[in-house]
Parts: sequence; C-alpha cells; structure tokens
Amino acid sequence: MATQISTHKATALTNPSNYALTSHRLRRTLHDFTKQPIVLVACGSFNPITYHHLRMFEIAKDFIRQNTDFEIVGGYLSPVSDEYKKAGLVSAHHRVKMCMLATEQESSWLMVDSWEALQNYQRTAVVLDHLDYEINTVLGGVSTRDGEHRDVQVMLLAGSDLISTMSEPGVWSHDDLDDILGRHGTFVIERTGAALDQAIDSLARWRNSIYPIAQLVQNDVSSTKVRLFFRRGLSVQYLLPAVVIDYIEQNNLYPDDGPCTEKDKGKGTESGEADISTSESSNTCVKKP
Ligand SMILES: Nc1ncnc2c1ncn2[C@@H]1O[C@H](COP(=O)(O)OP(=O)(O)OP(=O)(O)O)[C@@H](O)[C@H]1O
Ligand SMILES: NC(=O)c1ccc[n+]([C@@H]2O[C@H](COP(=O)(O)O)[C@@H](O)[C@H]2O)c1
Repeated sequence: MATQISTHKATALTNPSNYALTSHRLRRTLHDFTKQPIVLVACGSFNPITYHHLRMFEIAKDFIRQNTDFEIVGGYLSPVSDEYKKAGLVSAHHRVKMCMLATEQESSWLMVDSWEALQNYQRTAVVLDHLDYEINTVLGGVSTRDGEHRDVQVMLLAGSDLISTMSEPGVWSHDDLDDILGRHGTFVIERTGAALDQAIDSLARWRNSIYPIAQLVQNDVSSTKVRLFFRRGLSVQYLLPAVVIDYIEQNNLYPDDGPCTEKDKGKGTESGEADISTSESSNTCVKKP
C-alpha cells in the first residue's frame, strides 16, 4: 500500500509501497564546514543509461570543486515513470535495474532513486522536493566534523537540451521552474545541438542559481543512438557499461531488427527517434547531420 507523507513545502507526496531511499553512498559528514552540502539529481529516461549519463556527474564534480562553495555529498539518478510514455521506453523496472548495475559497477558515489520510476508520473520539481524531504527531514541532513547539523541542498543536473525545453510554452509551469531553478538550483551540462547560452537565455531571472558547464570533451552519445545500434545489430561496446550491455542482451530489451538496408534510409525504428540511414561506403548505420 502507498503511504502519504508531507514535506516542509505544502505538497503531499506518496511513497510507493516498501519504498526506502537508497542512501548507502550518501556521505553524512561534511569534509569542509565552510561549504554548502549538495546532492546532485539527474532525471531522465535512462533508456538505457550510457557512460555519458555517468560522465555528467564527473563533469559537474570538477566544476563544483573548482568554481563553487558547494561540497557534493551524494548523487542520484532518477529514472522517469512508465507513464511518461516516451516512444520506445522499456519498463521502469528494467531502467532502474540498468542504472543500479551501472552505478554499482562504475561509480563510488552515485546511487539510484526508484521513487519516481515505480509509480505514476511525477514532475521534476516534485522529484527534487521528495529527495529534499527524504534527505533532510527523514534522514536528518548531514553534520560537520564538529557535529553541527546542515541541511543538504538538492540540485538538478541536466543537459542543455533538457534545460532548453524550459523555455518552450506548456512544458514546465512557472511555479515548478521557480522551485527547480530558484529554490533547488541547477547545473547544466552543454550538449551538442543545444547551445548553453541559448538554453538559459530566457531563464535569466534565475541566473544566480543556474550553473552552465561547458563540455571540454564533446560527447554526442544518446540513449536513442544506443537503442538504434542494438536494433541494427551494431556494436555498443564502450558506449555504456558492459554489465548493462549484458543485462540488455539477457532480457532482449532492444531486439535486433537485422542489418540496415536501403529500405531503412531516413527512418528510425521508433517514432520520433534519430534519422538513421545506411552509409554509402559501408554497411554501417550513421546518423544524418
Ligand atoms: N551526450 C549528452 N550530453 C549532455 N547531456 C546529456 C547527454 N546525454 C544525456 N544527457 C542528459 O542526461 C539527462 C537524462 O537524459 P535521457 O535519459 O533523457 O538521455 P537521452 O540520451 O537524452 O535520451 P533519449 O535519446 O532517449 O532522448 C538529461 O538531462 C539529458 O539532457
Ligand atoms: N514539467 C516537468 O516537470 C517536466 C517537463 C519535461 C520533462 N521533464 C523531465 O525531464 C526528463 C526528460 O527526459 P527525456 O529527455 O528522456 O525526455 C524526465 O525526467 C521528465 O520527467 C519534466
């Protein structure tokens, strides 16, 4: 049975049955008492998780250490619910499992929160408020080495493509943007095809709590491309953790459609997916510019 809880904001949140926040890697003691403790949260489909999803946290970690007075005490991936109904979305159960395999195998500090995934659709602002409640109210935040209590600031970590949707009418409510960008704060990782300055241009009123981060090594991998590679029987080695590749193959999550042919030119296998065609010179599927 689901349980109703309340937060220090006026919202009421519902926990899926048997839910408990994963916190085994949440650091409960602040190294530097002069810093503000933060937790990074990435929301998305993770269909499947790629190395770049993990890499986003490392890029943010470097930026935060060099440019801010924050200290990271944890990081969470929050896969979206099945109700998000994005084309080709495999079940939340599998997406949570893939994120868990990837974080446990590849990272020493990242965790997965299944609260959002295993229930009806929850807006990103609600997900951040939920984590704020779990970390600060349920767990009691963190302490300095002298035992002084500190609340943790829960901040969104997102690619510039996602942040650019915040300027599109009807996608995000003003109140949610105020909560996410104003109250929580957001780190924005540059993504090929979504220029950082354009993505945050019309979000100027929250500029003090938006931190744009340029990618020093451009990485254009997307879950869409990975799914298409699986469907075309192409290698995905080194685009995502081997343990996730094994899991996808064992569960046949993105079945092979066979090699691409002339017929495939200009069409993806799922509506709304990348435009893939057969390269003239080889039997390799390449993304059209
Ligand atoms: N290559 C990348 N560069 C920067 N940000 C990225 C990159 N890949 C994913 N992200 C960010 O990771 C978060 C979660 O992404 P999501 O799971 O939607 O991956 P995706 O690759 O965009 O998925 P899909 O291709 O299925 O739309 C989003 O904030 C997205 O902007
Ligand atoms: N209003 C909102 O809260 C809102 C709007 C659009 C996307 N989102 C979130 O952004 C993420 C987008 O993921 P995709 O890039 O896979 O579509 C999801 O976690 C989704 O819930 C939230």
